[in-house]
Amino acid sequence: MTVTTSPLLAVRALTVRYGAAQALRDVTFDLAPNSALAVLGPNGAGKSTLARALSGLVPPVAGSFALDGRDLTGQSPDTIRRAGLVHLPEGRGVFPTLTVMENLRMATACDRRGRAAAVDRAFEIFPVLRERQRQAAGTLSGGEQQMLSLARALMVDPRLVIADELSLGLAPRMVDVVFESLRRARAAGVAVIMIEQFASRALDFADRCLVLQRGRIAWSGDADRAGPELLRRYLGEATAA
Ligand SMILES: Nc1ncnc2c1ncn2[C@@H]1O[C@H](COP(=O)(O)OP(=O)(O)OP(=O)(O)O)[C@@H](O)[C@H]1O
Repeated sequence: MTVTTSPLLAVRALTVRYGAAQALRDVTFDLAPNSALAVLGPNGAGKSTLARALSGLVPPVAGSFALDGRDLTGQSPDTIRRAGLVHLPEGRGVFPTLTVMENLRMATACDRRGRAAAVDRAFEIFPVLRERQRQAAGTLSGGEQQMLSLARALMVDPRLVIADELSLGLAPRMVDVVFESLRRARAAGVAVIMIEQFASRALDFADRCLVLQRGRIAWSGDADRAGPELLRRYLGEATAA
Protein backbone atom coordinates (compact mmCIF):
# COMPACT_ATOMS: atom_id res chain seq x y z
CA MET A 1 0.00 0.00 0.00
CA THR A 2 1.30 3.46 -0.82
CA VAL A 3 0.60 6.15 1.71
CA THR A 4 0.59 9.62 0.21
CA THR A 5 0.53 12.64 2.46
CA SER A 6 -0.42 15.96 1.00
CA PRO A 7 2.42 18.48 1.29
CA LEU A 8 2.53 20.98 4.12
CA LEU A 9 4.10 23.54 1.79
CA ALA A 10 3.66 23.56 -2.00
CA VAL A 11 5.84 26.05 -3.89
CA ARG A 12 5.19 26.48 -7.61
CA ALA A 13 7.35 28.38 -10.12
CA LEU A 14 8.14 31.07 -7.55
CA THR A 15 9.93 34.00 -9.17
CA VAL A 16 11.25 37.17 -7.48
CA ARG A 17 12.89 40.23 -9.03
CA TYR A 18 14.67 43.12 -7.40
CA GLY A 19 14.32 45.77 -10.13
CA ALA A 20 15.83 44.22 -13.23
CA ALA A 21 17.70 41.52 -11.31
CA GLN A 22 15.99 38.15 -11.11
CA ALA A 23 16.86 36.73 -7.68
CA LEU A 24 14.63 33.64 -7.78
CA ARG A 25 13.48 31.86 -10.94
CA ASP A 26 10.84 29.23 -11.30
CA VAL A 27 11.42 27.58 -7.92
CA THR A 28 9.14 24.56 -7.40
CA PHE A 29 9.16 22.08 -4.51
CA ASP A 30 6.98 20.36 -1.90
CA LEU A 31 7.66 19.99 1.81
CA ALA A 32 6.04 17.20 3.83
CA PRO A 33 4.59 17.89 7.30
CA ASN A 34 7.15 17.73 10.15
CA SER A 35 10.04 17.28 7.70
CA ALA A 36 13.23 19.31 7.38
CA LEU A 37 14.64 20.81 4.20
CA ALA A 38 18.18 22.19 3.89
CA VAL A 39 18.45 25.03 1.37
CA LEU A 40 22.07 25.38 0.30
CA GLY A 41 23.88 27.52 -2.24
CA PRO A 42 26.75 29.97 -2.67
CA ASN A 43 26.51 33.67 -1.75
CA GLY A 44 23.85 35.48 -3.73
CA ALA A 45 22.15 32.25 -4.89
CA GLY A 46 18.74 33.42 -3.66
CA LYS A 47 18.43 31.52 -0.36
CA SER A 48 17.36 34.50 1.75
CA THR A 49 15.16 35.73 -1.08
CA LEU A 50 13.29 32.41 -0.96
CA ALA A 51 12.80 32.86 2.80
CA ARG A 52 11.67 36.46 2.34
CA ALA A 53 9.23 35.53 -0.43
CA LEU A 54 7.67 32.70 1.60
CA SER A 55 7.24 34.98 4.61
CA GLY A 56 5.64 37.80 2.62
CA LEU A 57 8.54 40.24 2.92
CA VAL A 58 9.09 40.44 -0.85
CA PRO A 59 6.26 39.94 -3.35
CA PRO A 60 6.86 37.29 -6.03
CA VAL A 61 6.39 38.51 -9.61
CA ALA A 62 5.17 35.05 -10.64
CA GLY A 63 4.37 31.67 -9.16
CA SER A 64 2.60 30.72 -5.96
CA PHE A 65 2.91 28.97 -2.63
CA ALA A 66 0.37 27.32 -0.36
CA LEU A 67 0.51 26.11 3.24
CA ASP A 68 -1.80 23.22 4.04
CA GLY A 69 -3.59 23.85 0.75
CA ARG A 70 -4.21 27.53 1.52
CA ASP A 71 -2.78 29.87 -1.10
CA LEU A 72 -0.68 32.51 0.68
CA THR A 73 0.88 34.17 -2.37
CA GLY A 74 0.87 37.95 -1.99
CA GLN A 75 -0.41 37.86 1.60
CA SER A 76 1.07 40.12 4.29
CA PRO A 77 3.80 38.83 6.64
CA ASP A 78 1.29 39.00 9.48
CA THR A 79 -1.31 36.87 7.68
CA ILE A 80 1.36 34.34 6.70
CA ARG A 81 2.66 34.15 10.29
CA ARG A 82 -0.85 33.63 11.61
CA ALA A 83 -1.38 30.87 9.03
CA GLY A 84 1.52 29.01 10.69
CA LEU A 85 4.63 29.94 8.70
CA VAL A 86 7.25 31.71 10.84
CA HIS A 87 10.48 33.19 9.50
CA LEU A 88 13.52 33.54 11.75
CA PRO A 89 15.58 36.07 9.84
CA GLU A 90 19.35 36.43 9.87
CA GLY A 91 20.17 38.37 13.04
CA ARG A 92 18.42 37.78 16.27
CA GLY A 93 14.88 39.11 16.24
CA VAL A 94 14.65 39.69 20.00
CA PHE A 95 14.13 42.93 21.95
CA PRO A 96 17.51 43.42 23.68
CA THR A 97 16.39 45.76 26.47
CA LEU A 98 13.40 43.62 27.49
CA THR A 99 13.75 40.57 29.73
CA VAL A 100 13.46 37.03 28.44
CA MET A 101 10.01 36.77 30.03
CA GLU A 102 8.84 40.04 28.43
CA ASN A 103 10.12 38.89 25.06
CA LEU A 104 8.16 35.66 25.37
CA ARG A 105 4.97 37.32 26.63
CA MET A 106 5.00 39.76 23.73
CA ALA A 107 5.20 36.95 21.20
CA THR A 108 1.69 35.70 21.79
CA ALA A 109 -1.62 37.44 21.40
CA CYS A 110 -3.44 35.05 23.79
CA ASP A 111 -5.29 36.09 26.95
CA ARG A 112 -3.38 35.91 30.25
CA ARG A 113 -4.06 32.23 30.92
CA GLY A 114 -3.21 31.15 27.39
CA ARG A 115 -0.07 33.25 27.51
CA ALA A 116 1.13 31.71 30.79
CA ALA A 117 0.59 28.22 29.34
CA ALA A 118 2.49 29.15 26.17
CA VAL A 119 5.40 30.56 28.23
CA ASP A 120 5.47 27.34 30.29
CA ARG A 121 5.65 25.26 27.10
CA ALA A 122 8.56 27.40 25.88
CA PHE A 123 10.37 26.84 29.20
CA GLU A 124 9.83 23.11 28.91
CA ILE A 125 11.45 23.07 25.47
CA PHE A 126 14.21 25.51 26.49
CA PRO A 127 14.92 25.11 30.24
CA VAL A 128 17.82 27.61 30.06
CA LEU A 129 15.33 30.36 29.29
CA ARG A 130 13.46 29.64 32.52
CA GLU A 131 16.69 30.17 34.45
CA ARG A 132 17.29 33.45 32.61
CA GLN A 133 13.75 34.76 32.52
CA ARG A 134 14.56 37.99 34.37
CA GLN A 135 17.70 38.74 32.37
CA ALA A 136 17.67 41.35 29.56
CA ALA A 137 17.66 39.55 26.22
CA GLY A 138 20.59 41.66 24.97
CA THR A 139 22.83 40.19 27.69
CA LEU A 140 22.21 36.56 26.65
CA SER A 141 24.90 34.75 24.70
CA GLY A 142 24.46 34.55 20.92
CA GLY A 143 23.18 30.97 21.06
CA GLU A 144 20.78 31.79 23.88
CA GLN A 145 19.43 34.73 21.89
CA GLN A 146 18.80 32.40 18.94
CA MET A 147 17.07 30.03 21.34
CA LEU A 148 14.86 32.89 22.57
CA SER A 149 14.13 33.90 19.00
CA LEU A 150 13.08 30.34 18.21
CA ALA A 151 11.05 30.09 21.44
CA ARG A 152 9.24 33.30 20.44
CA ALA A 153 8.48 31.81 17.03
CA LEU A 154 7.12 28.62 18.59
CA MET A 155 4.74 30.57 20.85
CA VAL A 156 2.31 30.92 17.96
CA ASP A 157 2.24 27.14 17.34
CA PRO A 158 3.66 27.30 13.82
CA ARG A 159 3.49 24.48 11.27
CA LEU A 160 6.69 25.60 9.58
CA VAL A 161 9.75 27.53 10.74
CA ILE A 162 12.20 29.01 8.24
CA ALA A 163 15.57 29.38 9.94
CA ASP A 164 17.80 31.70 7.92
CA GLU A 165 21.48 31.27 8.87
CA LEU A 166 20.69 30.85 12.56
CA SER A 167 24.20 29.69 13.32
CA LEU A 168 25.90 32.61 11.56
CA GLY A 169 28.72 34.06 13.66
CA LEU A 170 28.18 31.71 16.59
CA ALA A 171 30.86 29.78 18.46
CA PRO A 172 30.74 26.01 17.76
CA ARG A 173 29.19 25.23 21.15
CA MET A 174 26.40 27.71 20.48
CA VAL A 175 25.85 26.24 17.02
CA ASP A 176 25.20 22.94 18.84
CA VAL A 177 22.63 24.75 20.98
CA VAL A 178 20.86 26.13 17.92
CA PHE A 179 20.68 22.73 16.20
CA GLU A 180 19.45 21.11 19.39
CA SER A 181 16.75 23.79 19.65
CA LEU A 182 15.61 23.10 16.11
CA ARG A 183 15.56 19.39 16.89
CA ARG A 184 13.23 20.11 19.79
CA ALA A 185 11.01 22.19 17.53
CA ARG A 186 10.76 19.20 15.19
CA ALA A 187 9.99 16.88 18.07
CA ALA A 188 7.12 19.24 18.85
CA GLY A 189 5.74 18.61 15.33
CA VAL A 190 7.11 21.61 13.45
CA ALA A 191 8.58 21.39 9.93
CA VAL A 192 11.83 23.29 9.31
CA ILE A 193 13.40 24.95 6.28
CA MET A 194 17.03 25.52 7.16
CA ILE A 195 19.06 27.98 5.13
CA GLU A 196 22.75 27.42 5.63
CA GLN A 197 25.91 28.42 3.85
CA PHE A 198 27.82 25.61 5.56
CA ALA A 199 26.40 22.37 4.40
CA SER A 200 27.33 19.32 6.40
CA ARG A 201 25.48 20.04 9.63
CA ALA A 202 22.39 21.17 7.78
CA LEU A 203 22.44 17.93 5.78
CA ASP A 204 22.76 15.86 8.97
CA PHE A 205 19.68 17.59 10.28
CA ALA A 206 17.53 17.58 7.16
CA ASP A 207 15.58 14.88 5.27
CA ARG A 208 15.65 16.73 1.96
CA CYS A 209 18.02 19.16 0.31
CA LEU A 210 17.67 21.81 -2.31
CA VAL A 211 20.67 23.56 -3.89
CA LEU A 212 20.13 27.01 -5.37
CA GLN A 213 22.41 28.53 -7.94
CA ARG A 214 21.77 31.95 -9.45
CA GLY A 215 18.17 31.83 -8.30
CA ARG A 216 17.35 28.42 -9.79
CA ILE A 217 17.15 24.97 -8.27
CA ALA A 218 20.38 23.31 -9.40
CA TRP A 219 19.79 20.05 -7.50
CA SER A 220 17.21 18.60 -5.16
CA GLY A 221 16.92 15.23 -3.48
CA ASP A 222 17.28 13.30 -0.23
CA ALA A 223 19.75 14.95 2.13
CA ASP A 224 21.77 11.75 2.52
CA ARG A 225 22.34 11.66 -1.25
CA ALA A 226 23.96 15.12 -1.28
CA GLY A 227 27.52 13.75 -1.10
CA PRO A 228 30.80 15.67 -0.94
CA GLU A 229 31.27 15.66 -4.71
CA LEU A 230 27.92 17.30 -5.33
CA LEU A 231 28.57 19.88 -2.63
CA ARG A 232 32.00 20.73 -4.02
CA ARG A 233 30.51 21.10 -7.47
CA TYR A 234 27.81 23.53 -6.42
CA LEU A 235 29.18 25.18 -3.31
CA GLY A 236 32.97 25.13 -3.73
CA GLU A 237 35.53 24.03 -1.16
CA ALA A 238 34.86 26.78 1.37
CA THR A 239 31.19 26.08 1.96
CA ALA A 240 31.07 22.32 1.53
CA ALA A 241 32.50 21.80 5.04
N1 LIG B 1 16.98 44.35 -1.79
C1 LIG B 1 17.68 43.93 -2.85
N2 LIG B 1 17.79 44.71 -3.95
C2 LIG B 1 18.49 44.30 -5.04
N3 LIG B 1 19.09 43.11 -5.14
C3 LIG B 1 19.01 42.29 -4.07
C4 LIG B 1 18.30 42.66 -2.88
N4 LIG B 1 18.41 41.64 -2.00
C5 LIG B 1 19.13 40.67 -2.61
N5 LIG B 1 19.48 41.06 -3.86
C6 LIG B 1 20.26 40.27 -4.84
O1 LIG B 1 19.54 39.06 -5.09
C7 LIG B 1 20.42 37.96 -5.20
C8 LIG B 1 20.05 36.89 -4.19
O2 LIG B 1 20.30 37.38 -2.87
P1 LIG B 1 20.02 36.55 -1.55
O3 LIG B 1 20.27 37.43 -0.39
O4 LIG B 1 18.71 35.90 -1.66
O5 LIG B 1 21.16 35.45 -1.66
P2 LIG B 1 21.64 34.37 -0.59
O6 LIG B 1 21.72 33.08 -1.30
O7 LIG B 1 20.81 34.45 0.63
O8 LIG B 1 23.12 34.90 -0.31
P3 LIG B 1 24.01 34.88 1.04
O9 LIG B 1 24.41 33.47 1.26
O10 LIG B 1 25.17 35.73 0.62
O11 LIG B 1 23.19 35.49 2.14
C9 LIG B 1 21.82 38.52 -4.99
O12 LIG B 1 22.38 38.73 -6.26
C10 LIG B 1 21.59 39.83 -4.27
O13 LIG B 1 22.60 40.76 -4.58
